[in-house]
Amino acid sequence: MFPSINPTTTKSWASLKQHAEEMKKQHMRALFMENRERFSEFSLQLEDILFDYSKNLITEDTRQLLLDLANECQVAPAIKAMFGGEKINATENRAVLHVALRNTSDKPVMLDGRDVMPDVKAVLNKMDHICRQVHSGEWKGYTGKPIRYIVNIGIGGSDLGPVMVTEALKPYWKEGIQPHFVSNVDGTHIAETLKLVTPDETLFLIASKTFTTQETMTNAHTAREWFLSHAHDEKFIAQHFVALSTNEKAVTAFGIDPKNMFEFWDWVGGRYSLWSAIGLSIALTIGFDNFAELLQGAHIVDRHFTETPFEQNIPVMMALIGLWYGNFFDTATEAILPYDQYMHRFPAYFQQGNMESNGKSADRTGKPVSYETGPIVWGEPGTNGQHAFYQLIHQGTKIVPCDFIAPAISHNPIGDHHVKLLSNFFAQTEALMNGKTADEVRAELKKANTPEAEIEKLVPFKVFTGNRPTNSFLVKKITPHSLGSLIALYEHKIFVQGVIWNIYSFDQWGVELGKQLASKILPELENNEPVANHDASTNGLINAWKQMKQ
Ligand SMILES: O=P(O)(O)OC[C@H]1O[C@](O)(CO)[C@@H](O)[C@@H]1O
Repeated sequence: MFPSINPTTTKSWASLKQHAEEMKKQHMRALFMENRERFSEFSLQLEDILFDYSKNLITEDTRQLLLDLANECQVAPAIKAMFGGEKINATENRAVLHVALRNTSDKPVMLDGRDVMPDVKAVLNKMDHICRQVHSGEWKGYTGKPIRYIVNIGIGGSDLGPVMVTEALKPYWKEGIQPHFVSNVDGTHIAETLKLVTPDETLFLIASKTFTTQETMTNAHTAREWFLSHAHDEKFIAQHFVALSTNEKAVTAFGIDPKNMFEFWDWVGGRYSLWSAIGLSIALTIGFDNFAELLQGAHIVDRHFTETPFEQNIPVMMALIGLWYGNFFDTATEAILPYDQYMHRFPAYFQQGNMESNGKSADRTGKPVSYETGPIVWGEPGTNGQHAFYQLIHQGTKIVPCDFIAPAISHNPIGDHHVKLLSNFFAQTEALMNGKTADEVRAELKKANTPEAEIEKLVPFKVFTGNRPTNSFLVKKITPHSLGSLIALYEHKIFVQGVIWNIYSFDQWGVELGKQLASKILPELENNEPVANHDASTNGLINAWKQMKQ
């Protein structure tokens, strides 16, 4: 196991702290003017993905110090430990091997002295087989019709990945297949979904690593009852329900034949599981060959991550840039802004990826950390975000480091839509970096014949300080392959940051307390007796609800 190191005790941390004070006096505008080679010096390319991080408040010295930090915090041994199947998820005593799920090489991946690849390949073959059966019409519903609707019932990592990827890859959808996703325990979600499907043409995928999650099991039981109210015979369940899980006992107890279970393993974290059987809704929607391309794209990044020196390693540089602002500039949030409508769930996906992984305040020795850890991650697709929250990003008091992502080629080359979209993509990062000085504002107002007396009044409101950091990802086209790569880049960024922050990125104990209390409160809601055993606010709310619902 790689050692536990408090990053603030390293030499590089102290130097970075000092260096940050110097850098706060700098402006990126000047850095670009001083160094004509800045773009080529601070950008990296991997296959069809160009990563430009030159519009950050960094110099060569910053990069060097950040790389020193990665080395002092033992990032290289940590990467080795993850890929080597060590139990780096120590609070759950589990290995972290989602990288094995997309290991398209012929190299073994060892866990406890055993190669996991034969099991991984067996499940992939089973997924391939069901995809071919469904797409050819060989898999039939109980009235003999082929499957038209896929309904994935899952939540968190058993939902967000499949939703994000199927949406991002809509141009690759198989003709005649319509996916739906039900996650929320709010009855509205399943009710509205069931209105869109027919029982004899629907395949329900019950996606749950544990097969105990309240939301998923409640929705799964409702789907089962709805199905049986039409099919009237339990023997038809086998044609319409499959399970994606690690828990065979619970799957069998639910009434799903284990032969209809697509297995994965406890070494696959929920929010890293779209590469596993949890990806079956993706494979059924875009076809297994495209799913295999998604895996391949991710595998290329795994190789890049493990084989490339840190200064040319995209996920390592993404991690270091993020940490630079979070730890040395006190920024609290990061925005992910895809200029691609199909990628509209990408920010939400990595909101879970980041916040469930690195939203931690105990270090790996159990002590409270004395420094900031994971950022708040949010975002919306451009250009919608521009008309909603970019005002604050440009002129607010908070610095929000942003990732801009855009495809060079659109799947929908209609008229001049794409050049208009891209003109915004390029303009925003330029504006955020350069800003607009008071003199530029004055000159602009003068040119627009603004009366002299008005000009000085308006100047303070029209000034943009600029110097606001962005990364740009320009991707040739959003394909299964390039999307697989992009996702893996962000996954490894989270990993590197977790190592430097010396926290456990692969558990999620923070979601437990709310679950525990909800199960205590649930029986209290099943009668009309007033409650008095909580704090005054919770008692008051529950009792008010009991009155209101009558
Ligand atoms: O797949 P499961 O076991 O139903 O869990 C769903 C989600 O619940 C969590 O455990 C907590 O939100 C996530 O990590 C996970 O993705």
